[in-house]
Amino acid sequence: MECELSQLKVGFVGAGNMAYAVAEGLLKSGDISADNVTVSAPSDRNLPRFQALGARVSHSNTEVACASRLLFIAVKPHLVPTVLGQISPHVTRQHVVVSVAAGVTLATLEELLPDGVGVVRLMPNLPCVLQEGALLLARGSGAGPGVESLLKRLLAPCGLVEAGPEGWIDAHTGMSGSGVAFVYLFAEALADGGVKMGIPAALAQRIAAQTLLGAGLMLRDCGKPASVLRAEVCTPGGTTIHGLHALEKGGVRAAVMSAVEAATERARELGRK
Ligand SMILES: NC(=O)c1ccc[n+]([C@@H]2O[C@H](COP(=O)([O-])OP(=O)(O)OC[C@H]3O[C@@H](n4cnc5c(N)ncnc54)[C@H](OP(=O)(O)O)[C@@H]3O)[C@@H](O)[C@H]2O)c1
Ligand code: PRO
Repeated sequence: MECELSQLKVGFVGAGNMAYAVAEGLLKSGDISADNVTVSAPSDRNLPRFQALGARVSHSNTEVACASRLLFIAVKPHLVPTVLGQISPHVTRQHVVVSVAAGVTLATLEELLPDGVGVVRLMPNLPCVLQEGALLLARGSGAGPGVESLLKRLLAPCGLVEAGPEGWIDAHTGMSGSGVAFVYLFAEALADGGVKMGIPAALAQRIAAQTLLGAGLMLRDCGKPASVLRAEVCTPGGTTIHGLHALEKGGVRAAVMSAVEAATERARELGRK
């Protein structure tokens, strides 16, 4: 990956939500030029929005592999072997291949690509589309610390970008990739609670969204752990502790932990397929 960043050719195989979120972030970094980005997908369904970013589009995965040095694989996990089979003859040690596919291991990626190619697993989440994602990456033996620094720099506009050992990636998938949906379920339930208590549904949904946003921003920006913030909301003998008691009786804490565990296990299972 030895070239001026403004010259770096970036490819995306797969043009769905994750590819778009990552591509938009890369371009916001200001380091990558849109006309150096190429994207492939079998249909035209998702391609116009990449063209609107200034990227080139194609129906050929091999064309994207040949045209790029930093290559993102953003197809569903079961399609990874197929697309790597197609592009592998065109991938060289000058490429870095970054997969966002849930569960697909570094060992599998390395096995399906030529020897010595640098591979990285990257697990983003949906809020990357609003530059508020939580991304974790793990690199294979062919990708050095320079690749990690480069990706952290290029992906910074997508949100929080951290690196760790591969063993954390499936857990991050469960906790944060899938965790976003757990939070949406909580938001639905919070709004339903408001409706049950007489607030109109549309207003209850707006209040639930703002409640989650405010709580999330405080968690991120106030430097206090969740347990401390929670205690600050609880007036002794007041409303909140009564509500929390109902949640604890309902087993919410254990249910959330089990949800992360189940999603993590599913990521591991996808990786074994
Ligand atoms: N969604 C999330 O929250 C999330 C979070 C973290 C990681 N991920 C991972 O990100 C990956 C992509 O997920 P997504 O949500 O972005 O999926 P998606 O929106 O369904 O997009 C999948 C893309 O793959 C394309 N595709 C299908 N077959 C292909 C082929 N043979 N060659 C090239 N492209 C092909 C599709 O083409 P068309 O446009 O023609 O349909 C589509 O553009 C998955 O592996 C998932 O595990 C997702
Ligand atoms: N969405 C993908 C899935 O549900 C991966 C994490 C978020 O498999």
